[in-house]
Amino acid sequence: MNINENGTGASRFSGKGIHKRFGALKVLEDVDFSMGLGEAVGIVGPNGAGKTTLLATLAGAFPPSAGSVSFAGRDVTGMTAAERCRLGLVRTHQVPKPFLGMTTFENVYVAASHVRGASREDAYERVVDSLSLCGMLSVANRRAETLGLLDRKRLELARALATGPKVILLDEIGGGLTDSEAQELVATIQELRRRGIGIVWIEHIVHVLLQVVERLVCMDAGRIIADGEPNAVMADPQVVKAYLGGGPK
Ligand SMILES: Nc1ncnc2c1ncn2[C@@H]1O[C@H](COP(=O)(O)OP(=O)(O)OP(=O)(O)O)[C@@H](O)[C@H]1O
Repeated sequence: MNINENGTGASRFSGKGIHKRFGALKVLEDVDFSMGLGEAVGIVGPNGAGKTTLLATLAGAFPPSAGSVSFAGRDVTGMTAAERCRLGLVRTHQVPKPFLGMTTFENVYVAASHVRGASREDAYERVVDSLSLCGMLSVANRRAETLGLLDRKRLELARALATGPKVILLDEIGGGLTDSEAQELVATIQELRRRGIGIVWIEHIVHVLLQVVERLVCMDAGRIIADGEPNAVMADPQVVKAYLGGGPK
């Protein structure tokens, strides 16, 4: 199912007919996903539904068993995650993966230097902008291993931002945070949106997610079971049954 076909291929990010198997385990079955590059889309669904696997497949962490991925008018199915990143498609991880032994600044600088053709000055400016936007200038010289969970999550975001993305894929970036910490991240992600960066965000904290996204996709058992306006998706009887654990009243 693909309900969002507006716009040309050059301004869209799509996965078509995506299947993913791990050995005998079928994790994704014929998933179609499509969004405009500046759109903000949330992904929800029960544990094990295949959300992270979809994100990882779209980002190029591993190839799909079948299907194709296109980004900004190019077929990227055969490209690595690093190649996709250079085109403007970048992912953050559910469990932050900073380079330990390096400072916050150095971690973000590595990401900024990844941009093809970027001079040292460009990279430096990008790091400062990313750290500033993510509220991390005051911890720029701290080693990554000394950061608390909120700062590690911010660092994931700052590293992604420093690559100059068109679309950022966020995997449960709010997980484990207090409500007020999650609100700080929401403010940052809203600023990314104002800059025209597209967002795909997997998140279990739905009220946080709904402050940012204009469209919601619900997955269950490797398939998309609902896709559309967030409140309509949350009220969909299939979503209520699969995700919220209730039956229709
Ligand atoms: N590399 C892998 N090898 C084998 N099985 C995997 C692998 N990655 C994921 N799976 C399995 O695929 C299924 C879907 O996992 P996935 O992490 O994509 O779900 P999810 O919807 O993101 O769940 P959660 O909300 O708990 O993070 C699970 O049964 C998981 O055990």
